[in-house]
Amino acid sequence: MSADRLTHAPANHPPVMPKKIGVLLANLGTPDGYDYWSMRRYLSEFLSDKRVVDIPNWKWQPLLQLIILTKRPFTSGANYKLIWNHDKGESPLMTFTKDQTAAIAARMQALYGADVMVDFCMRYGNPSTESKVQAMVKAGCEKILFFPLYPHYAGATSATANDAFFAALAKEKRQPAARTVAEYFDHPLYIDALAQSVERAYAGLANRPDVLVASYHGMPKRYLMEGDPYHCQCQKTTRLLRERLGWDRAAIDTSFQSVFGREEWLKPYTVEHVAELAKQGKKRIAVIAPAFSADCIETLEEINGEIREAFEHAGGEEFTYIPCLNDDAAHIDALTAIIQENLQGWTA
Ligand SMILES: C=CC1=C(C)c2cc3[nH]c(cc4nc(cc5[nH]c(cc1n2)c(C)c5CCC(=O)O)C(CCC(=O)O)=C4C)c(C)c3C=C
Ligand SMILES: [Fe+2]
Ligand SMILES: [Fe+2]
Repeated sequence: MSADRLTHAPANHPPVMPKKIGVLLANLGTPDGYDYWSMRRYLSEFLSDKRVVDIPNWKWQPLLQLIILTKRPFTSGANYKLIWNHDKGESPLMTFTKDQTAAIAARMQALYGADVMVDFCMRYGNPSTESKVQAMVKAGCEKILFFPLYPHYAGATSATANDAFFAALAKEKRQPAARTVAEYFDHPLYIDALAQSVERAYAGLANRPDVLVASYHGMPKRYLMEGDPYHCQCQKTTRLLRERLGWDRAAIDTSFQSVFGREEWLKPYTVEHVAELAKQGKKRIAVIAPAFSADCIETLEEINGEIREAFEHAGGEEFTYIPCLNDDAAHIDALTAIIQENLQGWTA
């Protein structure tokens, strides 16, 4: 019998666990390895999600399975290899998500003791959302707060994470009460954590950058026209960050990265924008990536690799990448406050 199991139930009764609240953090997901098959499995699951690529299956699947997934696992795998956490045998997104989970679990333990358990899951790959919902229910969670770790709402991120959560709940005989945490891009503590990370990075530089580029993950422009608020929330994040820093408009701007496919995506494209800045004589720039709660392939390889190279190639001289908030204390403060706000009425 499990040590946590309550002992007053009769011997022939199914296990009765002490009542708990689960806080389930969720991020995008990442491949289990950078070899061809791990990459292919991950990319296939990710790019088959209709919230991410909304092309009808009859048109998209042949292209995806027969063309894209014969090449991209090699190129993306080589990029993952460059940034892989070889000590731990996992991708940086996995390491940072584990660190965030441990830091938030410690805060929750201090606030609520054993009544609240904290864990994380991924939308694609492992650990799956379903496996973690199952584990929480088994551990006695009668309420689950599901927290997609994306500051901005996007159908391709927050909504699909929630879809997976609801699908997992649909399989539970004893379904817990459930809440999801909304986007938090305008939460003062999140903006403050971003601002502190900029101030810290700038304090360590001999020369002040000419511009700070806030580079957000992109999406097809069509998604914006169809009503996805992501673009507007990104623009507002840049404004709130600028206001908190007390800077004028010229000191910070917004661009979008990671274009995929032939369709037009949100513009300006970061890779072109930084080259343009260099050509305009802005020789020193810093880049921050506010849409990512943790460093990942898109920041460590794309921004700090490809985008840096594009800037330098166009004549730029000093490129500073400001890391994601990861498990910074100010970030954990912000996430903890958001969780507490969303637990209201559930906790004493
Ligand atoms: C194909 C369309 C894609 C859309 C739309 C999209 C939106 C989107 N993604 C993130 C956050 C992350 N994306 C990451 C990787 C990644 N994204 C796409 C494609 C789309 N993303 C691909 C194909 C990949 C895989 C990497 C590659 O092959 O280039 C990651 C990193 C995962 C990691 O393991 O490090 C994150 C995080 C947001 C916020 C977003 C929407 C607005
Ligand atoms: Fe992405
Ligand atoms: Fe990318």
